[in-house]
Amino acid sequence: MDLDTPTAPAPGTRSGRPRLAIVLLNLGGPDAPESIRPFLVNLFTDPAILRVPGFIRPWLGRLIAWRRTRPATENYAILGGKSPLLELTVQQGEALEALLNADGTAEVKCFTAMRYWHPMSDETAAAVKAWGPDEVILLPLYPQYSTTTTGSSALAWIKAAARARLEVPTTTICCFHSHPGFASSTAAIVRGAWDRARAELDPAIPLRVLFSAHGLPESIVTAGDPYQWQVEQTVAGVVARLDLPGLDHVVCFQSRVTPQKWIGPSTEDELERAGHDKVAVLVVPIAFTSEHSETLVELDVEYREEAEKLGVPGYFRSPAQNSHPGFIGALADLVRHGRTSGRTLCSFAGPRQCPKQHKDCPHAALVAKLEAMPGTPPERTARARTTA
Ligand SMILES: C=CC1=C(C)c2cc3[nH]c(cc4nc(cc5[nH]c(cc1n2)c(C)c5CCC(=O)O)C(CCC(=O)O)=C4C)c(C)c3C=C
Ligand SMILES: [Fe+2]
Ligand SMILES: [Fe+2]
Repeated sequence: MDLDTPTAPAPGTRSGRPRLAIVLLNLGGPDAPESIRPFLVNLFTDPAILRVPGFIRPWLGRLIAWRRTRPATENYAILGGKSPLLELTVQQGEALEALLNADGTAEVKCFTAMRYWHPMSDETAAAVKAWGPDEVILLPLYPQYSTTTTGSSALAWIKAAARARLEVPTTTICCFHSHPGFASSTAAIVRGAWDRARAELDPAIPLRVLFSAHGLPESIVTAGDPYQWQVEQTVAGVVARLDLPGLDHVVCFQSRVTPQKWIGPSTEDELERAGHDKVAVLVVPIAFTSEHSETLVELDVEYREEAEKLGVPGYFRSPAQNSHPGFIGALADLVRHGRTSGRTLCSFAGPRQCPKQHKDCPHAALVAKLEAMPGTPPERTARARTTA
């Protein structure tokens, strides 16, 4: 055997490059009609979603889930009784893995950790541990940070990783609301939809863009959740790249599922206004990066019917990002940035992005934790404040 000639590692052995596990964080959805109820129970008993005292939550959460089961079952029936979310997330992971492996700087494998249905964090943490990574990146598929989505998923992951004794340096990407690659790829998708809509529509009819994001109870935003502010940042970034001067557009919020007051204006109110103004609408889902029940049913079926009833003279919908190459490129860029940042928590641009009134920004929690540590020198917290 020639000892001077390097040999390729045998299949199944280490490549010599560090192993990087990317954990895609997503919401999850039922995989069969019988999983709709337990999926909803998981969702409504999450303390990040149902903010009532702990002793009431299991009861109230189950009651709300029970009441929601029928409408949710009707919605998922239109999609064949299940959510397409896992399949689409796995496709995004495969595309991202291929792109990053081509860099040659790490051996990359993507995993999926869903918050409310399988594969959930415990299963995924065990799989990640079995693979033996040197580094982990947590990458949410939510562009905007909310305590109810990325915050809840990251917390579930931290607990599951501890249970699995997965002790590997981990970087969490908290948000990418205004990442230039994300904004440009979204603008390219929206521009395509705009051009198709304009080609179909009578030139005399004006077209308004409704950027429709998943809503949140107003109390969660008032408490400090940065989501609404981040949604507005995304819309500004996308509009700036659309190259449509004077574009008539609005940010609105869909999918209200509880009786509390939710942030507005609601997408339904905006449809009513469009009917009144006699303008056609292009609805753009802006807070979630794959197709799911709320785009395929709520937007494509329910709101379309509503728009017709309200006399809206045209109804069009822009697709979600899914595995659009520009979007996957943006995800790859976020991972590269996270790896070299040396941070455990990292926004798309490194330091904290949210103005300080949004105190549920996870970077604020990091500073609070440092401040609470006995004997932390004041200059350390001051530094964390500026760089967190
Ligand atoms: C109080 C309830 C809810 C809050 C707050 C909430 C926040 C939130 N959700 C998403 C994205 C998705 N939610 C999805 C489904 C879904 N969400 C809720 C409730 C709240 N969401 C329910 C009850 C459901 C189940 C479906 C239904 O009953 O209609 C999904 C879809 C999953 C799928 O179809 O596969 C997504 C995506 C965001 C971005 C968000 C806050 C920022
Ligand atoms: Fe939701
Ligand atoms: Fe933030």
